[in-house]
Amino acid sequence: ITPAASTLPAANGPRPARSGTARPGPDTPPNGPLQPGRPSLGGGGDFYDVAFKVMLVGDSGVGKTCLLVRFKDGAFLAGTFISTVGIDFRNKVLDVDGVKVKLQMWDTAGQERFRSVTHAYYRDAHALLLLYDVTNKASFDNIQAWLAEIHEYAQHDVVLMLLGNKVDSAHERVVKREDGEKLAKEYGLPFMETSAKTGLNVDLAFTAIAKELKQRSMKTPSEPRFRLHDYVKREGQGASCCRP
Ligand SMILES: Nc1nc2c(ncn2[C@@H]2O[C@H](COP(=O)(O)OP(=O)(O)OP(=O)(O)O)[C@@H](O)[C@H]2O)c(=O)[nH]1
Ligand SMILES: [Mg+2]
Repeated sequence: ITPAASTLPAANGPRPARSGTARPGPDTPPNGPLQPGRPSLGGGGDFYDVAFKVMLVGDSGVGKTCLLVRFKDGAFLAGTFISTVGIDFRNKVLDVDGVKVKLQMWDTAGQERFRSVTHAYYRDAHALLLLYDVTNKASFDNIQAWLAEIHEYAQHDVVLMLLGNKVDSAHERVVKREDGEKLAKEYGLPFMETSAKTGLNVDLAFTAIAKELKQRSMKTPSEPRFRLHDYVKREGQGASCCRP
């Protein structure tokens, strides 16, 4: 596991690897010029062609940190809930159709008292995963407030996906899949249900984001346009079956 950065990067922690290029302005593509990959200097295992910043947001306790750890390390953090302080980060390099895509994943604190810290990071995010917990109605009801916040602080063309997490907890479920689908449709968002515990749709969520960002940035006319909505609809697994 990457040493947990429970420091506040706002103060002294690492910032995403921006290569001295300006922030997206009126005449740069929104969401930024491509960040060049790191030269292959051996070791480190951190080579990539393009890098993007993905931020996880949503109420405290919905499972943002667990989703990230599941994706990064393939493990589930069971046991005591350790609420994130400020903001935390993890990197992972994915191979997307032969292109090394580095995702810099920023894990925000859901707690209200850290809101001003996380606000500062929205602007740099290329993609946002907005989570609620299917066993917690309040976290679902708060999605609209999160969307308002995203609207206020994030780039207007940020890639956004809604995730209903903890679908392994079938008995405690209080938010129906259809409710999530309806909300997502209302706001035009791609949507999936996930479980950080079983891993359901976790890799898919991040891969879909990586594919979308890679496609947006590389503009290879020969490739058919990647459609995020269709992709997650087609590839997403249902939570209904099998696992206890
Ligand atoms: N059953 C189940 N429990 C989960 C799942 N994901 C997270 N949890 C549990 O939910 C609690 C909160 O998870 P975290 O990932 O720490 O929540 P968070 O969204 O990061 O919370 P903050 O850091 O406070 O914003 C922990 O006790 C986890 O074990 C899941 O998919 N299924
Ligand atoms: Mg957390």
